[in-house]
Amino acid sequence: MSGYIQEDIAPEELAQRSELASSIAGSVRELIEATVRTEVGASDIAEARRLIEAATEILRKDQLPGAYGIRFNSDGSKRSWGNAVLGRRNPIAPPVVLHHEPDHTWTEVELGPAYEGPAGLVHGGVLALILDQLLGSTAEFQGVPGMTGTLNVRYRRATPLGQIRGEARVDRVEGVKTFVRGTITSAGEVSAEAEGIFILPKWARGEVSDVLRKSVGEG
Ligand SMILES: CCCCCCCCCCCCCCCC(=O)SCCNC(=O)CCNC(=O)[C@H](O)C(C)(C)COP(=O)(O)OP(=O)(O)OC[C@H]1O[C@@H](n2cnc3c(N)ncnc32)[C@H](O)[C@@H]1OP(=O)(O)O
Repeated sequence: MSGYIQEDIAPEELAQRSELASSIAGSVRELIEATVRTEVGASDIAEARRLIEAATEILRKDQLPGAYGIRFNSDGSKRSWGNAVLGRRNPIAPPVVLHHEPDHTWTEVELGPAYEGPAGLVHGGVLALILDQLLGSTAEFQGVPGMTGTLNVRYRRATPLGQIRGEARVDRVEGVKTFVRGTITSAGEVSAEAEGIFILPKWARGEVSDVLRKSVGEG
C-alpha cells in the first residue's frame, strides 16, 4: 500500500526532527488563531501577508513530493506527522495526543476559536473528526485495526470551545470488524457519543507485516 514508508531514523535525529515539526506547526497554529481573531486594518493585513508569503517561500525551498504518509522505523515505531488529527507537523490538527491504557484510550485537548461551528461552540464535524481518530486508534492499539467503515455520532448537548476529553474502548470484535465506542466530555458532562465500525480492508488481510499491523505511534 503506497504511503506506508519504512524510514529508519536514529533516535537523536528523530527527537530533533520531532521538535522542529512541533515548533513550526505550533507557530502556524498560533497564526491561524490570530487570523481568526484579528481586527487590524488593511495596511497591517498587507504587511502580515507579505511576511507569511516570505515564510511560505522559505518552507517551499525543500518539500516532500506529496503527503507525509505514515513512516516507520524498523522497531515498529510510527510517525503520522501529516495526520489531520494527530499530526505534529500539521497545524490543522488540534493536535490530539492519545494516551493508551490497557483497556481504553483517552485524550484531553483544547479547542480554540479555529474550531468554531455554532457561536462559541465546537463544530460538530470537528468532534466527529476527533472521534474517528480516537476510536480508530483505540482499535489499532488493541491489535484489531481497521479503516473506518461506519461512524455514528450522537450529539447530546452543545460542546463549548475550550477543553474537551475524549475516551474510547473496544466494545467487540466480529471477524474483520472492530466495534468501538467513545465519548466526548466537556465541563464534566458527556456532550457527544459515538460508535465506529473499523474494518480490516481486504488488502491488509493476511499479507500485512506485524510491524505494520501492531505499530502504534505518535502523530
Ligand atoms: C494492518 C494495516 C491496517 C490497515 C488499516 C489501517 C488503519 C489504521 C488507522 C488507525 C486510525 C484510523 C483513524 C482514521 C480512520 C480513517 O480516517 S479511515 C478513512 C475513512 N474510511 C475509508 O476511507 C474507508 C473506505 N472504505 C473501504 O476502504 C472499504 O469499503 C472497507 C471499509 C475497508 C470495507 O471494504 P472491504 O475490505 O472490501 O470489506 P468487505 O470484505 O466487503 O466486508 C467485510 C465486512 O465488513 C462489512 N462492511 C463493509 N463495509 C462496511 C461499512 N462501511 N460499514 C459497516 N460494515 C461494513 C461487510 O458487511 C462485511 O461484514 P461480514 O460479512 O464480515 O459480517
